[in-house]
Amino acid sequence: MYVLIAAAGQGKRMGHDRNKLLLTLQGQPILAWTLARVLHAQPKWVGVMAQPADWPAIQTILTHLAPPLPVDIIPGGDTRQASVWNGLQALPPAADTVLIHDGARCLASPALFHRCQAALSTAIGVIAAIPVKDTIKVVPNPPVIAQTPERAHLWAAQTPQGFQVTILKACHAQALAQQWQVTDDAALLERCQYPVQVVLGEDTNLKITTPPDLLIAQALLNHGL
Ligand SMILES: Nc1ccn([C@@H]2O[C@H](COP(=O)(O)OP(=O)(O)OP(=O)(O)O)[C@@H](O)[C@H]2O)c(=O)n1
Ligand SMILES: C[C@](O)(CO)[C@H](O)COP(=O)(O)O
Repeated sequence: MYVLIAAAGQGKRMGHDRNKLLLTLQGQPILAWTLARVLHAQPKWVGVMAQPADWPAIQTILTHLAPPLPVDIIPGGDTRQASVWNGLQALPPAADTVLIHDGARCLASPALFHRCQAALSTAIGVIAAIPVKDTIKVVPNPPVIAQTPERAHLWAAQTPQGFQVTILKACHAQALAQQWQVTDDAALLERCQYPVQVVLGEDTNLKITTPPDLLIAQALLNHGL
């Protein structure tokens, strides 16, 4: 298992003046929680895409975690997509598949990483995802609702997202050439007409994005989840 952790964001929606992944839950940085979950899955290698300003803090986290395997810090990009591109260039040549994970998803279980990795034995691309609970509205020109998709067909994408490396690299290269901008890696394979499958994710696998998410994550940790 080879894992790339996207940790190079600015956390604008969190409203802080620094990377939200350095905010703490139960006294530990969010990224430390994420790394602990990833390391529990016993990968062969981990890459962390991060902005240079955060490298010293991330190195401190790694020193405390003392991982029994190589963890490389990789320069992040201006977008999540660019950060993943940078991470792909740093992958060990032995990596035929890769799991891409948001550093902001610090509660994903090690079992979920294993489920996604196992699914890659028969799939080109997989994503953790859960059926949506709310009715979703399409509102291209607020406030008027244009469409209500069939809820039974809708799944909320999470991470890990796993891929065959050669295909993911080719799709990212096409995205650069075509100036595609996407919010998850699966969308690149979809645009390139490759099949991507869902793997049942976890209700607790939230992406810490806005301040209330910190309270939810804290409560889940307090309950041992
Ligand atoms: N240039 C970027 C932007 C985001 N990410 C990472 O991608 C994950 C999902 O992104 P998001 O939750 O949007 O984080 P931010 O971009 O930091 O949040 P915001 O959009 O509120 O600034 C996060 O772990 C974030 O660190 C990244 O590696 N490189
Ligand atoms: C990859 C992702 O977590 C799937 O839901 C999501 O698209 C990331 O979006 P963000 O705006 O970069 O947080």
